[in-house]
Amino acid sequence: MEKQPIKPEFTFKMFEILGGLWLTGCVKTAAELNIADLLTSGPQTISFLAEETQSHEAQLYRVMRALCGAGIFEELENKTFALNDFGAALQTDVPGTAKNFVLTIMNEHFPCYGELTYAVQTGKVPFEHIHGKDLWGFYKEFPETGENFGKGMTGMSGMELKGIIENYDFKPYKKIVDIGGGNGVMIHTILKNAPQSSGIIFDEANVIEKTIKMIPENLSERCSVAIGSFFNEIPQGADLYTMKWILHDWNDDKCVQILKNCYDAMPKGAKLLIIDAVIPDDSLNKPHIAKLLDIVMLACLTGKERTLNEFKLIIEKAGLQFTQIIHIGTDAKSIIECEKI
Ligand SMILES: C[S@@+](CC[C@H](N)C(=O)[O-])C[C@H]1O[C@@H](n2cnc3c(N)ncnc32)[C@H](O)[C@@H]1O
Repeated sequence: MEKQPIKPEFTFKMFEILGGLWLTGCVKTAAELNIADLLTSGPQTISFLAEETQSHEAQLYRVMRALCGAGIFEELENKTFALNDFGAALQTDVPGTAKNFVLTIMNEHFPCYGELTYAVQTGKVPFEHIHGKDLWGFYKEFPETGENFGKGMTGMSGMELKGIIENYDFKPYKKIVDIGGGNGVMIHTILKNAPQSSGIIFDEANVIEKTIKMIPENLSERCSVAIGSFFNEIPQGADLYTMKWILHDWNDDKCVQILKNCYDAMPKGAKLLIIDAVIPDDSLNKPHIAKLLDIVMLACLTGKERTLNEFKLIIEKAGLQFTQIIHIGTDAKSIIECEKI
């Protein structure tokens, strides 16, 4: 059979796709060398940046030029560089920073993206094949890497916290439990907007030891922590439960187990908000960020990104009632509201 001739522009398109990988390498270097932080006080020459980061000037210039070509930082006259909004997303310890998540993806996750064929042909998880343990076990064994992952989650929450607060009224709820709440940034934001509510951040011990230190002083009366596994028992008796970026980490059976434990903890009439990306059911051929985030799940975890119908199946299996989906102005997340009736 004759093969289809290749059009040169599509050879070039493939070349551009690979460019995404090369560019991501440059983003990692900018994150590791704290370039964004060095530019916060104003534009700097490449020789200043090279000196401050103990780098070779000519090599660093090539990385910076490639980044500026993608809109990350701005190149001015005489090899001088300035911070712009895109580059600012790599600053250290600023709400909404992508820096830590970049380092997560480009360090411990990175080799897994070269092993997707292993996932596809064995149905197993490349991360476990490469590192010899699952992601959560890895973070327990390497606490500094785990701490960076936690900061990564906190930073990336910047994509959606405003949309969550603006599109869901948390004020009527007295007690809110955030399941797998990580370092707590979502509960902090919710409690600031719902002054009569109290909140509990529930996660594993290695995470909570950092979380407890991060509770803002003005919330210390209303925000507390609880340690445990959502596969065992979830704190009981709240009128609202939330879980953001949790179910996509796990396969359907594990999700049903987590949701059944939610069901057991919830009083009748209590609500559960599943906050995850949702792939539109009719999105054939259309790009959606969740279709790419799904590749992180394929490479690193047993989970997957789901369509609304797929969410409804696991919700029903756990005995909960789907009530509504709320779009929050970004494809990165939607709120799926469920109720125990
Ligand atoms: C992808 S992160 C999301 C964190 C946070 N909800 C957010 O959106 O930024 C998943 C969280 O689940 C927690 N986790 C993993 N296994 C858990 C378990 N068995 N019980 C409770 N929490 C768990 C992790 O420690 C981590 O904080």
